[in-house]
Parts: sequence; structure tokens; C-alpha cells
Amino acid sequence: MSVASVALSPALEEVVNFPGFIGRFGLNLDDPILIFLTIAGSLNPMRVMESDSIASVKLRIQSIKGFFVKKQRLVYDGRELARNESRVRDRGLADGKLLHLVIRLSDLQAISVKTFGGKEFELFVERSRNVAYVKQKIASKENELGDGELTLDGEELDDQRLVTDLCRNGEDVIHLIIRKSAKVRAKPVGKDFEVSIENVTHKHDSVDGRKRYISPQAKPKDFVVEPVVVNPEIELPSLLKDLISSTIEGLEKGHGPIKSTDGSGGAYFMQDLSGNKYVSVFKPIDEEPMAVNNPHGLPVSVDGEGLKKGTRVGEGALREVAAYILDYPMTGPQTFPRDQTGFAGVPPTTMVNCLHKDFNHPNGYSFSPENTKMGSLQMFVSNVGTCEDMGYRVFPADQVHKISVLDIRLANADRHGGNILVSRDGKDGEIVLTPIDHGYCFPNKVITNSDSIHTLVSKSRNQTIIGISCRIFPLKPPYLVQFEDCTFEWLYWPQAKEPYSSETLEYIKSLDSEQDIKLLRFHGWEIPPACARVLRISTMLLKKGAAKGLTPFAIGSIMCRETLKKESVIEQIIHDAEAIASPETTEEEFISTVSAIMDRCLDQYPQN
Ligand SMILES: Nc1ncnc2c1ncn2[C@@H]1O[C@H](COP(=O)(O)OP(=O)(O)OP(=O)(O)O)[C@@H](O)[C@H]1O
Repeated sequence: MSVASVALSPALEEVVNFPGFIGRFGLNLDDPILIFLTIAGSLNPMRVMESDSIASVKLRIQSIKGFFVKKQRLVYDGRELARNESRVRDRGLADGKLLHLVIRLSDLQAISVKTFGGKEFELFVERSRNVAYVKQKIASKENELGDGELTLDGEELDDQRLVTDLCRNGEDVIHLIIRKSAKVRAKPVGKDFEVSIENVTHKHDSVDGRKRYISPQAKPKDFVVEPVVVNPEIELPSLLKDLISSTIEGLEKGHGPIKSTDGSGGAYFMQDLSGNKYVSVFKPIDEEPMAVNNPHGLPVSVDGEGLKKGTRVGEGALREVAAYILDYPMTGPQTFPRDQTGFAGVPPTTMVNCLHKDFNHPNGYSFSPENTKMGSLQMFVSNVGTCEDMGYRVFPADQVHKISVLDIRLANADRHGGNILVSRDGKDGEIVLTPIDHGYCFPNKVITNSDSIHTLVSKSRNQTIIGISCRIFPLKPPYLVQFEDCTFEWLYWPQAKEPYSSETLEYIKSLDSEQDIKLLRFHGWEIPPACARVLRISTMLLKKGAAKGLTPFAIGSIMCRETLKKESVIEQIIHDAEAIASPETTEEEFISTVSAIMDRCLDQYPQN
């Protein structure tokens, strides 16, 4: 039976054929097509109009399935449908085709705790944590709850029950009984649940429950975490050494990796020694979106191209590390050791080899080198959510601006609100934004039939040589860059229309793409010529735009497409330069042609 012949379930028929549906969503009266929405492996028939916008399709999914529009990631034919205003027919979505839905679930569950003594506080607990952990968190805040039990509908909740399972039903009320003399009640508040503690009068001795909550001990030798050292001349900075050591310590104590429910690729939270804190996030290259072992059911890429145009499956981790290396502080690019936070605050990131049974091993697992996964290990940044979860008006302009500098420089094709963490710093609780997820930077045309294969070879601590990734790229021009999928969430925030501060302007002025290319080479990434071209052109745009006094909005708008079909200004500039270039044109000549055209183009923008 073909997928196209799957019948609609009566309930779904009712929803999709809901009278007035067309009017409600402002759709045209063209013929409906039947598509199949895959959600975590299940197939859901759905009728849409070819003239529907992606936004209205997402709205339909929200009304049928209950997943909020903001949390949906739609993938068709190996490409994310990120532009909400584009139409179903523009994306080639036709009758009988499969549309993949990946849900972005926040890993954090907010829990409001209210005591009858009037004390109130909020906890942010990862959904993957268990009941024991919630009790521990409350105990560490209250310093008086030790041996409590959580109950739901009168039934005691097992310490191993996960927070995510408790919060399924918005009406659940959870009680925490503390040594029979105190009671904590949890009730949902919007998407959160609230815990109220009644009669907390009993002072307990010590919080000795911790030992019970430690997950079963793994055998000490059941895992591997090793830095990937590409250039043996470089000593790993102490910051990264500590990151690796604390990750190892957690695993040694039996605190295994915890898979993130969020994101389209495999991401694992690595725990510390106590099992109370995450220290790092590991993202294996074979679990990236559309890679062979992706845990979210995305199809495997047929041509090696990633979810975004101009990106390549399996190269995300390398780009994550590159973003960290390039995000040097105001004092400039230094050789390691580098223990200062970078200008935009990309968390310290390094490449590692990891072996653990809890990663995704669809073909079975054994403790052997072939199950070792290479990927990026990034410092975990504690946060209260992402920019997706809150109103952008509260974000300080300088925090938005630092991210704009990074995104424009790296031509980031994946800056949605979920990729900016929000934390509160210091005693005044100032908002700090942390950019994460830089696997889709430096987009360039994927060449599948060319004259050179670039293999990055690494040496791990035990001197084993491992091929990291194979990339095919031409040694000779044309080096095709691809800015088509660049989108910046912050472009639509009012802070982007404020001018850069003098400090930021100074930083931008100090940037030098040639120096950056050398820096990446020093760290072992012989950046492919097309990526180098992206870096040169985007750095040039940032520097010229900022020197002219343009705002992040104005510069970002030059880099991003307004609509799916309309080329961005930067794309037009590059095409004009390519039209002039001949096969003999050197990279230097090409870049100076781009520079001249860009100058003429920027002359049309009012000088600030
Ligand atoms: N350094 C970090 N500190 C804290 N949380 C992090 C960090 N890096 C990633 N996360 C969290 O891990 C989860 C998955 O990470 P991430 O978004 O990078 O994965 P992804 O599959 O690349 O996602 P996407 O689908 O958005 O491209 C998210 O909830 C994210 O907030």
C-alpha cells in the first residue's frame, strides 16, 4: 500500500475538514493535497492547500496535535522549512509526500515552590530528571526537607519517575509529604507546576537522601572520553582540560549521559561527580540531523547536504569548535591557553572521542573502538530557558548586539530563539544571553563531484589515528558560497535597530578574516576554500557596514533573504562579482571585486 492510500482517521477527517477552517486561516480555495506528517516515526495524514503558508500549516499542526508553532521544526526533502511566509507549493510539497515534524521541547521544567510560611522560589529542573532529583533540589533550597515522598493521586511516586512523565497532564496536583508532618502540593501554573509546602515546621537532621538518588554505578572502564588533538603543538587550555576531567569524573561515578529531548540532532548532557549538575553537552557527529544514527527519526541525507542549504552532515561539530575558536575576547585572538570568555560568549567547546552505551547505537552496542563517537563537547551553561521562552524586550541591547556580531561574521544559518540561552547573572540578576549551536555556520555549496578530498585526521591521546570527516571540495575556483538560508531571529527585535556601542565598533574594527583563517588552521582546521570565502565576505560586510554606522538590523538585512524566492543583497553582490570573474581570477582578485561592488551598494545606505 502506498503512503498516499492511507485513509484518514475519522477524528482527523473531522479536524482537517472542519467547516470554516478555510475562512479561519485565510486560505485560498484551491484543491487540497494529502500529505503525511511523520512524528517520531508515526504517520499522520493531513490535508493542506498548495497555497497555504508554512505558518498556517504549523498552526494546523498546533490545532490538531497540540504542539506550539514555535516548538515545531518542519523538514521536507531534507531541508528545514524555516521561512514561515513561504507557501507549500514553493517548497515543492505535493500530494502523497512526507513531511517530518521535529518538536523542540524545552529541556527545562519550571517549578514554582510556595511554602505556607510565605517563602517562594522557582526551580528549573530538566525534564529528564527524576522525582528524587526534584526532592533533592527542594531540600537544598529549603535546607529542611530530607526524607520526603511525592505523591500523585494518593500514590507515592517512585524516585525514578521522570519529571517529563509527571507534567503530561496540565491538571495534575503533586503532593510532597515530608516525614508525615509537612506537605508540599504541586499544581500546574500554565506550563509549569507549582509546589506548595504546608506546615513546614519540622526541622530535619541532615539531607542524607543523596546516596539513594545516585544512579546505579557503571563499571569504571565502561566509557571513554578523550580529547581529539589535531595539532600536537597546542596544549589544551586548562578550561577545556577541566571540562573533560569533570565529564570523566561524572561518568566514573556512574552518572551516564542524559539525552536531550530538544533539538534535531543527538545532544547529551554530561553530569558532574555528584550527579547534581550538568557540566557539558556532547553532540556526536553521527547523530547530527540527517546523519546515519540521528535519534529523532530524520531521514538520512541522500547527497550529504545538511538541513540547511550549504551545510554538510557530519561537519556540525567542527563548526561548533570553530565558532568557539573565532569568538576571541576584546583583547584579540591569542594562542592557547585561553581562559577568557569570548566577545559573544560562545561556551568553551572542543572536539572529543566518546564511548558510552547510552548514546544512540541503533545497530547494537559493545565496548569497542567502532562504537566510539567523535563530536563536540561544550561547557554546559546554566540557564532559565532560551529566547524562545520569553519576550525579547527584556534582553539588553549589548547582549543582542554581541550575538549579531557573531552571526554576521560566521554567516550563521541557524540562529533561532532556541539557540540563545538566557541566564541571570550577579546579585541584580542581569540577563546574559549565550549563543549555542553553531553547526550551520559558513554555508557553502556542496560539491559532490570534484577533484579533491579533504580528510581531517586526528590523533587522540593514545596516539591512534582517526579520520574525522571526509569532505569533498574543489581545490580550484569557483568556490561557491551559499547565503540562502541565513536567518537571524534577533533581526526582528527592536535592539537590532539601535546603533553599536563604541566598544563593539572597536571589536569589529579589529577583526581580520585572514588572521581568523590562520587561527583555524593553527587549531587543525584547514578551512575549505569556500568556507574561507564565506568568512572573508561576511567579515567584510560587518566591518564596512559598522564603519558606515549601520545598525545590526541594516547589516543583517543585507545578509538575509526577505522572502524565500528573493535573493538577499549579499547574494546579488556575490553574483555580480562571479559574473565578472574568469577561471583565472585569483581569490584575492575576487575578494577585491566583491569589496568594490559592496562599497557601491553600501553608498546607497544613509550614513549615520
Ligand atoms: N552549552 C549548553 N549549555 C546548556 N544547554 C545547552 C548547551 N548546548 C545545548 N544545550 C541544550 O541542549 C539541547 C539540544 O541542543 P542544540 O539545540 O544545540 O541541539 P540541536 O540538535 O543542534 O538543535 P537544533 O534543532 O536547534 O539545531 C537544547 O535544549 C539546548 O538548549
